[in-house]
Amino acid sequence: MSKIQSINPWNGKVIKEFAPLSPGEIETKLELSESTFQSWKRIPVSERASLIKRAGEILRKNKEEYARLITLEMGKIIRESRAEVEKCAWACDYYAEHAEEFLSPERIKLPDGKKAKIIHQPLGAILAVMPWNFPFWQVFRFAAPTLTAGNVGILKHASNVPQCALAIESIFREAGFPEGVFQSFLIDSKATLSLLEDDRVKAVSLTGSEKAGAAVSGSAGKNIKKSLLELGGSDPFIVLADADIPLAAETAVKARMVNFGQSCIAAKRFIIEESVYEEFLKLFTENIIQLKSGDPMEESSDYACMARPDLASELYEQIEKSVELGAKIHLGGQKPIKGSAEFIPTILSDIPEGSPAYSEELFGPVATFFKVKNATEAIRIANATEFGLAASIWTSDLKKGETLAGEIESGAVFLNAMVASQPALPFGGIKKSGFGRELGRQGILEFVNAKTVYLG
Ligand SMILES: O=CCCCC(=O)O
Repeated sequence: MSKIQSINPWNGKVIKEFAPLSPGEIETKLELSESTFQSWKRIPVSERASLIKRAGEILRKNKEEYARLITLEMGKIIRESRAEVEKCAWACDYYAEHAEEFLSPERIKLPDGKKAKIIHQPLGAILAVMPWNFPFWQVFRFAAPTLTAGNVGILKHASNVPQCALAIESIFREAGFPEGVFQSFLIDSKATLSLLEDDRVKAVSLTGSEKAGAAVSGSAGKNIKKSLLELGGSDPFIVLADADIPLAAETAVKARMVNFGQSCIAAKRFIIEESVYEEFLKLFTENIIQLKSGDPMEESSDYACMARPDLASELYEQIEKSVELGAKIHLGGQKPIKGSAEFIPTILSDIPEGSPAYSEELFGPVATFFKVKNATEAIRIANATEFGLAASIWTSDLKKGETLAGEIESGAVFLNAMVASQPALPFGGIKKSGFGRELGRQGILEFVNAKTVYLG
């Protein structure tokens, strides 16, 4: 089996290589998972909450070390990596504080005067298949609620971030979690699918592509196991004529350029009412041009590179095909150098229906612009996608904003703000963006058995 490589995308250098786990090693780890669960599920929630709190403290203590690792393995700028580690600690604090309340029994009074309650019990080993774009955050978003609920976690991380995977495992160990509560499995996708055939694995949470989601959820379904899918997005950013245009344009650039555009909830399609289209596009363009590119470890860099050269090539192909079909390049549009992960931020307009820029997710720094006559047309274009993750609407009329929010087909809508996840807000999509919710109370209840106990 080929080695799992940790490669610095900024300079293409191989940093480390790891041998994937052998079948025997996988078996040993699964056994540990199973035996640990039997004791872990009996630990009081308050004790599990103290351990997750401790994990948050370790994240903060070693923030710089973890941030450098993130930047080294997937190329995001160091400031963003630090923010990512802090956000993980925030999620740990949040569940440390709220897990007991969220998991406490729900009492039900029946119409005949009898009583029942719903108790929330952990399921066992939950497989987490996680992506490289937020190599710490995606894992903690899963692990903080799931482990605190009394499950044990098995992480199959993206193969380009093995050092992050191992660092996360060591955080749980250092925090005092019993050995086996959280394990990183360095394995390929074939071995991942086999895990779902194993009775000791009870459910799966996947964040990643539609293709990976369909394969994993298909296998989970075949084995009658629950899956939670958090897939792609092509989030609209709608700006109506009555919005604060300079603020919307400034925020729009942040929303598109976050993580160098490699985020499911990055704003991807800018749908602008015609009377403010030119003004908005001009400000957006000026704000993008001002950003400074450079080494991701440099404090002064605003962006660096994509996570892998093949991702840069794929993104360029989407632009190329869209332009062939009639899309116009307003900014950027250059072909990346072969073998390089660097990419020039690009703005496309006049996007024809049927082109990749119209219907596919553009997972990188490419903004697509749509001019619309009014809010009704804005909603039509916003919903003209297979995805349904989130959306941002800008208007000074909040009542109108709320009404429009109800019309958007997505898991979340943010008014006069960019879409951003936070521990207290349920996170997830509809349509081809997936199903299930992470974070908030919903997030911790995804992987529990809500058991009805009739009390009479
Ligand atoms: O690709 C998905 C990114 C989610 C980022 C977040 O939760 O903020």
